[in-house]
Amino acid sequence: MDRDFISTARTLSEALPHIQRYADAVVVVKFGGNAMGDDEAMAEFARDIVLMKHVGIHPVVVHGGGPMINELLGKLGIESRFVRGKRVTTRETVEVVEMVLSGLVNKRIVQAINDAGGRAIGISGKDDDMMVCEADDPELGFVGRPIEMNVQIIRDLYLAGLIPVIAPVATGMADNETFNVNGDTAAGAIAGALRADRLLLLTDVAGVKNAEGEVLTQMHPDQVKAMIADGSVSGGMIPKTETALKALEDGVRAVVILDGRVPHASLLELFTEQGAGSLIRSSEPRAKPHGLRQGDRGL
Ligand SMILES: Nc1ncnc2c1ncn2[C@@H]1O[C@H](COP(=O)(O)OP(=O)(O)O)[C@@H](O)[C@H]1O
Ligand SMILES: CC(=O)N[C@@H](CCC(=O)OP(=O)(O)O)C(=O)O
Repeated sequence: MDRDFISTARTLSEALPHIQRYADAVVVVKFGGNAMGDDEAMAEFARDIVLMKHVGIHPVVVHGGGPMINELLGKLGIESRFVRGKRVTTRETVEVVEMVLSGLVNKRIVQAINDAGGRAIGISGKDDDMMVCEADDPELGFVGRPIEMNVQIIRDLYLAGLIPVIAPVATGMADNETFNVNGDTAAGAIAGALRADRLLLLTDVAGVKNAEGEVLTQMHPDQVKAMIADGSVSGGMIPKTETALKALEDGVRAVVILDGRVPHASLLELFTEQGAGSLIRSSEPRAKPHGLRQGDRGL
């Protein structure tokens, strides 16, 4: 028999204990605009999500789309500025943000998942008042900080066999208010409210790096806090690691920061012994099912 087929069969067999540990697990995947890539990369991401669903995981996709917002704002001649990684959002900007995120980007992901044989449904934080925000900081305008989460709609969707795909746009306490929410912040708030088993933050670096530039594969929250304090975590990695710390406090079992540009990054993390990226967790994993060895990432 062709050796390649034997190795494919072995790979599938080796995935069994990992598939077993994630039975019924809730995995929130943040898919950032920079990780999205071309149509082929989008199709691969969609296949990974559909595969997760088929082996009994409940994947929940929360997406960004910063570069796509920049593109349309540019065409419209509207300038935007970022303060501490967040877009200063005027009333005019927030309309464009909602058009791009809830329209173009959300439907592109929904369509890719459906093309891969899944049943995706696209919503934003506005649907069923899922995510209610207040202004994060007066300097940022219509940028929202989640203050109330109503995630039953997400559970209803995944229990009905659907894959929720969520745009980080939210409603406020006042009528007719729209907030632009940073994609990482939204994913963390959703994962926290769901007490998710995993929050995967797909980005454009291999993981959290130390001062020597090495990716740290397993981290305790105290280590992350120390790295933020001593400046070895900086720029866009600050909101990402802060989101991770908050999500863990809210009851997410573990957060993984990994490179979304690597083909099948999520599958590598979930279904192989070595995993991918930086896994941040405060407690020891739960009892390991048969077949997992010491040192595995556990659940
Ligand atoms: N310690 C660190 N480890 C890894 N990346 C870091 C670190 N400190 C700063 N960064 C920067 O953070 C960036 C990731 O944040 P960002 O660009 O906002 O991601 P995304 O667009 O996917 O949300 C990396 O590309 C890197 O330049
Ligand atoms: C408040 C804020 O900054 N919102 C982001 C929302 C999109 C996002 O987060 O996109 P990425 O994940 O691709 O960066 C923005 O306007 O760009």
